[in-house]
Amino acid sequence: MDLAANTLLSAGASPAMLHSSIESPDFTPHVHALYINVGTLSDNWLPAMKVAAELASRFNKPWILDPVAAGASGFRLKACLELISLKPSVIRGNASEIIALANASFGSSSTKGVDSSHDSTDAVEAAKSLANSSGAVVAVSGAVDFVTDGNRVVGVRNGVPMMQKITATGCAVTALIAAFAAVDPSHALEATASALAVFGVAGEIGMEKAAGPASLRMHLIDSLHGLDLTTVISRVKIDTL
Ligand SMILES: Nc1ncnc2c1ncn2[C@@H]1O[C@H](COP(=O)(O)OP(=O)(O)O)[C@@H](O)[C@H]1O
Ligand SMILES: Cc1ncsc1CCOP(=O)(O)O
Ligand SMILES: [Mg+2]
Repeated sequence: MDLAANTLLSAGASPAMLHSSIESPDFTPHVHALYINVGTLSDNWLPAMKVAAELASRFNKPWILDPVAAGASGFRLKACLELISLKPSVIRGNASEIIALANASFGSSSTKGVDSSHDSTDAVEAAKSLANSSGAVVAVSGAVDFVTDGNRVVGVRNGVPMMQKITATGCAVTALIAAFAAVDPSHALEATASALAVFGVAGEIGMEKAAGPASLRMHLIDSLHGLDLTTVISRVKIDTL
């Protein structure tokens, strides 16, 4: 939650983190996008997530899902599939998460928890399948980030490997996707690819000053805050595949 909120503030967005289904009806109608992250899922948080997702849909707000560790337990997989039935605009996960969702299976020997045990290229077909079955834009992060609506596939080649060594960089980039989707909800695929590229560029520039994961975390946020249009345009690597 810390890294996600600071990423959003650095990018010019205005995050608010909440868990209560009691306040969701007051809050959700006023947001520009809703982000649901199941990272530290508990049984009493899930109903509030569903209430918020239903409210977002009712008020035509884009809502974005990060299915953290979807394949690690039956509880998480079922929760994610139930949330996906509430029609997110975008789902962003790592390769293992997207494969687990597309196959609706958990506990395979290649799933170890919140970190991926697959390369993103292994999950492109799973992402297309999940996009087609859910109606969401699906992004798989990794060395190359892939984004698909089930038909088009876009590859984003920004970022540095050290980003995997900071917990919640995936959670943070999904938050940034929500902010970009808020700006133009009718172009969710473009918003998702742009957010992944911009976050990757911030990681690349941050890495020029970082000595390891802890300082990269700091420099990534600083770089995101300092990005200008010229730098972004000269550095983003987005290709249609
Ligand atoms: N090998 C890599 N090279 C460049 N960027 C990477 C690499 N691995 C992950 N990233 C970037 O790190 C961020 C988090 O992705 P990832 O580690 O796949 O998510 P998660 O934390 O959910 O497992 C994304 O912005 C992604 O592009
Ligand atoms: C370590 C951990 N445990 C539950 S959520 C979480 C963070 C996961 O973040 P990310 O998916 O961005 O690595
Ligand atoms: Mg993750």
